[in-house]
Amino acid sequence: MAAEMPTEKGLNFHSKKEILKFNQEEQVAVALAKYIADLSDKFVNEKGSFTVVLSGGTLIDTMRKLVEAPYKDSVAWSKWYIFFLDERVVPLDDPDSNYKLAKDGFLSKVPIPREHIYAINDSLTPEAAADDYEERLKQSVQQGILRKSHMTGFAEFDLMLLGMGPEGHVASLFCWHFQRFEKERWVTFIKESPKPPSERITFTFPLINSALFIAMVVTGEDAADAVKVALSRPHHNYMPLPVEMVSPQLMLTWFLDGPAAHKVRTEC
Ligand SMILES: O=C(O)[C@H](O)[C@@H](O)[C@H](O)[C@H](O)COP(=O)(O)O
Repeated sequence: MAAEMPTEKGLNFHSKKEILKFNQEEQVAVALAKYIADLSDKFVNEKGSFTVVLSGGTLIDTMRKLVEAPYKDSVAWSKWYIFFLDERVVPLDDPDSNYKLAKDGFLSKVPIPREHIYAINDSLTPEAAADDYEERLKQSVQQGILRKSHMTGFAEFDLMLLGMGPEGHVASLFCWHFQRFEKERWVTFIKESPKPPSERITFTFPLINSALFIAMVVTGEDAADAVKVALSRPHHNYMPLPVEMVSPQLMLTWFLDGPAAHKVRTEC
């Protein structure tokens, strides 16, 4: 199913979309682990590395099967590079840090080289942390760790793993905040995030949509209304929810459990 998207810069792909619905969250976790491991194999075989972007929230827990057999020993972890889609501007050992969440639930359990993990500089202000992270992404392009997309001019990540808030936000791009309309920057900041903590940095939509594959991993009843809007209404002239602006270069795959998907018509 092709998603018709607005034609603004960075939002103009007609990416393919697939919607995978499972009754139980446990089944989402099983399918997500296989999906990630298969993409890792594909990219490592094709180009010798796999660049992955993580979100915060429940995503890390939903990735739990990836650190179990058979993947723990079969995935080429040494070829992985990890980036953060958004990050709370707090110390890296703070309970609110997405880095800490990812480290405790995932990164500490697999042998990804430490120098392949791009945490934010937690000693900076939000403005400076966003500048710093953007600069490090651009350096990674120069070093050949990330490719620059010929299509977009932005870094081209292999896989981004996204969650969605109950009102349809992704990353730290919220409905009534201007950051969602950023067209030039790769990384920006927000100081009044409606979801605490208030100070964050975040990838912008042009950078998000420069990814080759995006998995939208949404579980739980709280998300059901936004999932229904995102997957049921046609894309016309209206103000989309942030989640509706997600359109990677190749494929958007929704992973939904029963409670998150129950308001979506079955033919979607
Ligand atoms: O740091 C963050 O807050 C996130 O990156 C954010 O965008 C998250 O992915 C969604 O809010 C979904 O969170 P849940 O999975 O907890 O609902």
